[in-house]
Amino acid sequence: MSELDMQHVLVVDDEPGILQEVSLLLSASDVPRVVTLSDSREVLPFLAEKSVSIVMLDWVMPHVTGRDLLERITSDYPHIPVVVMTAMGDVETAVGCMKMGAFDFLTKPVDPNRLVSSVRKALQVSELGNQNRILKDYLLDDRLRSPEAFEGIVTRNKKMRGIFQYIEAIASSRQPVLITGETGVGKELLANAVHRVSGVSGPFISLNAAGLDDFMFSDTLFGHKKGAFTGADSKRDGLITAAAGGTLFLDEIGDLSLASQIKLLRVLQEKEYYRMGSDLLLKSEARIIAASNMDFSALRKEGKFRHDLYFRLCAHEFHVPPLRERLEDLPLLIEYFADRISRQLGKPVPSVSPDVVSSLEHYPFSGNVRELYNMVHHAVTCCETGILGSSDFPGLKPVQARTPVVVRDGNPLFDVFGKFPTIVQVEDYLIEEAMRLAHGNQTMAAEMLGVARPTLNRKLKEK
Ligand SMILES: Nc1ncnc2c1ncn2[C@@H]1O[C@H](COP(=O)(O)OP(=O)(O)OP(=O)(O)O)[C@@H](O)[C@H]1O
Repeated sequence: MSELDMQHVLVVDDEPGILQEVSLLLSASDVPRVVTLSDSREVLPFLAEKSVSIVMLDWVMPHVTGRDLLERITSDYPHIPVVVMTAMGDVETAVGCMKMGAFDFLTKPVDPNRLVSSVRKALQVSELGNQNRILKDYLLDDRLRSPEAFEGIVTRNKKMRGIFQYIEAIASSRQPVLITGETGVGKELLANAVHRVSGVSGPFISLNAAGLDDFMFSDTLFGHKKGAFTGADSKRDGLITAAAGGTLFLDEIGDLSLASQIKLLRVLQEKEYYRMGSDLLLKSEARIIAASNMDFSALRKEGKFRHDLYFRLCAHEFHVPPLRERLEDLPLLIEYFADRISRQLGKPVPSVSPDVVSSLEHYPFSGNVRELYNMVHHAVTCCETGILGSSDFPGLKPVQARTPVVVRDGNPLFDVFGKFPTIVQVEDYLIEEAMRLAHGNQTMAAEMLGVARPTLNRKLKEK
């Protein structure tokens, strides 16, 4: 179970009757892991030991008062929202609590609806705050916790590294993820990384919504009951059943019909669905990742995509940059694909002539990495000389390489950079490697690089 999922809702009151009432009410409203404490002296040790998402605090208590605890919590645990409960319904106490940093103020006897809605809001704020903190930590130290989840995604681009870190930051959340970007940029590959990082036990199931009418979409996603329609000779489970406990990846979501959008919205809101022809309500626990190469603000303005569905889907969202905006990835990808393809074809791995890279740098790549893969596949298949040159890439206008044509010739620099690197590229690489080997410890990395720590720190910020 993830770190965020393990967080407790702590209710503190010296009256056992109130503790029981609040605890029952919250449990009945699906608020998980409610812990109660009747002795206010145990609150700070509990906070020091356990992970707490929100605290519900009685104001008037023996030993340590609600006021004292509120002061300590807002100063030592500013990320934990505190909801104060008190019988003194006076305006002054309420204003005082809020000024001291309380998240909300409830008067006793507490109205059940008001209590549950306050706790839900506080939980949302707490989860957002948690994710922001995790994200900030990641952005500050540029380390990956699960590098193995990103194996097979070749990149040296800063924005792509940022996406890796974002994916790790949202790993513990079960909220939907929306991935946008042009066709072939690697959205499905990254969706798979989200799945792997999240460590869920179920499978990664992919459904491409392009060209599916509402009937086909519903049948594929939800399945059908025997006899639901002509030809439905037996019951069939949909992909949502197959994705139980795992991830459901919905590709080309921008193509979804309005009727299908309503059904998907229900799955996201209620986590419930019906098989076609059946009135048996089924539950879905699959995490949903959606992807599209369309512009959602345009689709929404034109009335082709529901606002409510969009807002449900984009609880977490990232945009994958097109290949032409991360040209530093070109040589690495060409080498990676050339290597993979030549092994598949049983051919010796060719070198890549720098003029190929220079020419490809001017190519528009409307099909992005997928298009590059196809071009390299063709080139490797046709190549007879052991060196991939511009002539192996039909349709590519040769651009004279600014660097002299250097054949790989066992030079290790080519293994790393795919071409003769610039000074900036070597520096970036050295810094990245030092940080990786030093496990993100800047002092150690600076020592390895032979520079002062502030110099390394400045360079990391400039990157
Ligand atoms: N950074 C990368 N490293 C290695 N392979 C990549 C990378 N990005 C994409 N690919 C490969 O390019 C192909 C296209 O990637 P993918 O299917 O993930 O793109 P997509 O954005 O989901 O495309 P579409 O919008 O058409 O569904 C796949 O074969 C994938 O393995």
